[in-house]
Amino acid sequence: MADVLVVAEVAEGKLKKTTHSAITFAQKAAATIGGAFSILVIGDGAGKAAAEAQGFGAAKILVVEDASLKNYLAERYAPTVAAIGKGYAVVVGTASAYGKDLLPRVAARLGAGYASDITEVIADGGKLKYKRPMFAGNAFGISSISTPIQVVSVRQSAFAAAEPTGGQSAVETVAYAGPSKAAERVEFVSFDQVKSARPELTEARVVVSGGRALKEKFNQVLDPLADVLGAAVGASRAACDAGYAPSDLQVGQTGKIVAPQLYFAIGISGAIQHLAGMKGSKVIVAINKDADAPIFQVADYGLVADLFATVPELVKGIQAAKG
Ligand SMILES: Cc1cc2nc3c(=O)[nH]c(=O)nc-3n(C[C@H](O)[C@H](O)[C@H](O)COP(=O)(O)OP(=O)(O)OC[C@H]3O[C@@H](n4cnc5c(N)ncnc54)[C@H](O)[C@@H]3O)c2cc1C
Repeated sequence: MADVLVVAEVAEGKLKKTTHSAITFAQKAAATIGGAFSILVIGDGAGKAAAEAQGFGAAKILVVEDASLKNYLAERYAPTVAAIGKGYAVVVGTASAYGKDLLPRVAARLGAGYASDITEVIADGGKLKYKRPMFAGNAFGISSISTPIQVVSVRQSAFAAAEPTGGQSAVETVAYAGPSKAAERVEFVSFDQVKSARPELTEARVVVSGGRALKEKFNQVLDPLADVLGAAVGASRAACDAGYAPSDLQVGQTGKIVAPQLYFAIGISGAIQHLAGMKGSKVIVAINKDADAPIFQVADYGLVADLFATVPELVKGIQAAKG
């Protein structure tokens, strides 16, 4: 048993981009332990998404579709993922909201050790070691797992998205294993998805984030900059807690982890919990009126200025440069 199982994330009959990072992990892990990797596509639209999954060089694509999997509930998914995972050395998913909800339950069912939110997989003489950020990213730990099956979640921003190789993996349909006992106590009520014309925060190349300083003018100031840059909008926790921005925009230790090419921190002090979510950004631009704000310690470009005057000027400048 030296194979790796990727638990894919499916939305509207498509593989979510999060899955591509888990595939990158699986390619390296399988090569290290001398096995192959397969992809499990489970849930509503799994059959459709399986066709897309065929192109990544997996040994096989396992498809589970059932009427009771229409709306995601971990209690309904975990038994099937665990039953299939039994035949693998490593079960991997991405540390998205889905992975964080599902994978610990899978690990518990398998009696498997679990390495969560890893940022690197290290090949060590045919064995796997995992690098994980700890203490809000201020330290890194290296762990290895000693149970026969290992469960791992990967940080999406730390693993480049796998590119399709053009292969045609075999597709196998697997029966739904039924819900867990706990599913009797859980009922699906509704799924209220926030629809936005902007790029998804965790996948955007440019992110414009604002802090508490923006107050009620959060959107009035940031939206024009995000529009002109085609950027996603993010926020600090203080801005979300104060109601200036919705909580699904929160970047940081208890929010989303982002690593765009370009990150704007506007009126954000740079608390370690915020840095934990954006420190991996390629280029960081900070605008803050306090020259001693900690954000300037991680910024590549810093502007000590009043954001209410600076951001509109920046927008005008970009518009003029674009013609
Ligand atoms: C367990 C835990 C988890 C947490 N998780 C997160 C998390 O996931 N994400 C997160 O962001 N925080 C998180 N926090 C909160 C974090 O510690 C900070 O409180 C928060 O990040 C501060 O947000 P802020 O920078 O917007 O606000 P502030 O700290 O109030 O900073 C506002 C900044 O705006 C500047 N400013 C004010 N007016 C202007 C102006 N006109 N022009 C320019 N600059 C101006 C100020 O100089 C200041 O630096 C967490 C805290 C805890 C304890």
